[in-house]
Amino acid sequence: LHTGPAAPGSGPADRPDTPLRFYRGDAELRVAEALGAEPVSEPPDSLKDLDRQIRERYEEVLRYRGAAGPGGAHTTRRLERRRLMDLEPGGRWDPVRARTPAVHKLQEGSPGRSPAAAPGLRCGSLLNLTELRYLGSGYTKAVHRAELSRNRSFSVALKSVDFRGHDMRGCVRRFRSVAACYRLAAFKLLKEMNLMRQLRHRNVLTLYGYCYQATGDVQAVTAITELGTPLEMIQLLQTAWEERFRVCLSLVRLLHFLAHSPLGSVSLLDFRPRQFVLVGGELKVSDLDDATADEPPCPPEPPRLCNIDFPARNFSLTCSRGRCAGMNEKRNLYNAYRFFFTYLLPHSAPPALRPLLDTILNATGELLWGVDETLHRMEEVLYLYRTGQYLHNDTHTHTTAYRAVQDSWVPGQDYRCWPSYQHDVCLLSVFSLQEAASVCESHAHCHAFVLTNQTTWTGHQLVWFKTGGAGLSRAPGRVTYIRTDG
Ligand SMILES: Nc1ncnc2c1ncn2[C@@H]1O[C@H](COP(=O)(O)OP(=O)(O)OP(=O)(O)O)[C@@H](O)[C@H]1O
Repeated sequence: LHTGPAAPGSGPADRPDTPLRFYRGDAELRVAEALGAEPVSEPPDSLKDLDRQIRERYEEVLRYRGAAGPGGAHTTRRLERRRLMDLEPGGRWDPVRARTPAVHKLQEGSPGRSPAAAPGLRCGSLLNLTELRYLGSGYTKAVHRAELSRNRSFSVALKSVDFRGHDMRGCVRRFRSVAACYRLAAFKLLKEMNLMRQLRHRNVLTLYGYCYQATGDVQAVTAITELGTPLEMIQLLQTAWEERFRVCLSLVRLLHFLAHSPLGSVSLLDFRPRQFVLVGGELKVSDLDDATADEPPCPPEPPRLCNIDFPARNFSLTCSRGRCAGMNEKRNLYNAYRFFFTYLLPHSAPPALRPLLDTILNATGELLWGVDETLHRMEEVLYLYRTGQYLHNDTHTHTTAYRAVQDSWVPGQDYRCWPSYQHDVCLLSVFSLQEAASVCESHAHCHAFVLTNQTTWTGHQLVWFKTGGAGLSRAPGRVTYIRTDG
């Protein structure tokens, strides 16, 4: 009898302090520890199967290693080949038997010779880490946030194999080898690190560095990446349309990059929102271990159609030169439609932009366009929004007069509205003074508003809408408009 594996994403309180154990180097890892209190009665499966899985994963790590880095393809390959041989004197490096989980046994002081040729951070950077906090975990990895100090303190995310995660526990239960199971899981992390290095883009999380450290039987690996905020769909649904549009636009920019990436067209096979994080309002992909640049060969029998199957829809692509070309791009696009666009794009959009957004929604839902056209249409929406052209259809005539008071602010006198940038007040973004006046007229509680000099990512101005304009206080740079009709 044994209980199931810990559910991914369980709360901070019951998480083991995984990274700290590595950084302080005080861990003796045993099968019993990895499995917790679970008694296991069956004999272990043959390690041959595990060895095969490790070799397959290792091949994948190599496939996404690429040729970037100082010296270009030739030098990088030569260096890595030499390192492979260094690790296994007199023979070929063996991913199953070698002590390190990968070809790159690098420590502090070897910048540029990294698996990921990532900028500077290595194990030494983790010695003085503070404020280590559990952020989240999935089946394979646990993610913590921490403060590191170089010249000044900055926040990072630390990704490591989760010893209590679904993958490790399932593997250890089956094969009873913590070291080999760790190796299998670590190759997933290494693939991800290699992909982060190869796919440098503003919507792919940045890899700052990594650390290898011996602990017990395993050579533990930790990726040090840019810190984000896990994507909360419910929270996003409550934000302003402009912010939701930003998430969708960053996603389309990401998919455009992936379709034309240096590795070929890359598909994110696991596309759930939890694979993404937000960094300053922009969406970035954080989980790349399930990404693939492979497009399958076409079926041998006529009509040689390539099928893309989703739970509620199926699509067929025509075969091109023996391969299902375009499949990765289309799969990404439809996933973007079903996980993001349907929820985030249309609701509370400016009415004049609705027809354009509906066309985008329809075209991605039916896979009528490729990613180039989709990006073009999304950028067009951004242009119309940024330049205020979404207001041109606004035939509303203003009947209300306002008195402007320069450098002033209305304390209190707030009411709630939706979707406000702050939950207990009415704080919205507008393109112009006219738009602010229209909004105020459309709200029964509004009798004044304050223009601030704060802007959103599109350059729209943030405006506080108020129930009255009594008791003004001084606030340089702000302008209060008070309704003169009471
Ligand atoms: N850089 C980051 N900043 C903030 N949170 C992050 C970061 N990277 C990952 N996370 C959070 O940690 C969780 C687990 O990370 P990740 O998805 O890489 O693990 P995983 O084991 O591959 O998960 P899965 O089983 O879903 O594929 C994510 O769902 C995300 O919420």
